[in-house]
Amino acid sequence: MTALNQAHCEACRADAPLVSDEELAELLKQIPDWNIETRGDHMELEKVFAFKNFRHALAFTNAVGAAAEEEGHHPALLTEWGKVTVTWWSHEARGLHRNDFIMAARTDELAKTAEGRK
Ligand SMILES: C[C@H](O)[C@H](O)[C@H]1CNC2=NC(N)=NC(=O)C2=N1
Repeated sequence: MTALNQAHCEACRADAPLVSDEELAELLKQIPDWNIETRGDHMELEKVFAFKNFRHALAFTNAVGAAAEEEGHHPALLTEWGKVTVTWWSHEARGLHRNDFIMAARTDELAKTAEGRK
């Protein structure tokens, strides 16, 4: 199986398989410091990235957005002065799919080179 940060998303489908409990435990080990948030009937992956100011936060937001467009899989992004909250979940499948872990790993890769991290 391809490492998460080298993998690419598959097309989002309503009948796409959500990760099993066992897969969830394994996948979470590969994306340290991401939190599982249960919202309504589904789980989401969420992590807050800290920056020195709004300009750097916005630049990171745009980098994550560009990766999402590339992969056709999109996050919720809350951009504030000094921080960006990134949330991944699969809307059509209504839960956590391997795509979400791929994009969380990709988000971490982008954060490594992002300017102005705190
Ligand atoms: C038509 C389009 O590809 C789909 O609506 C995609 C867009 N991006 C998406 N992103 C996420 N996170 N979940 C989806 O189900 C999803 N579906």
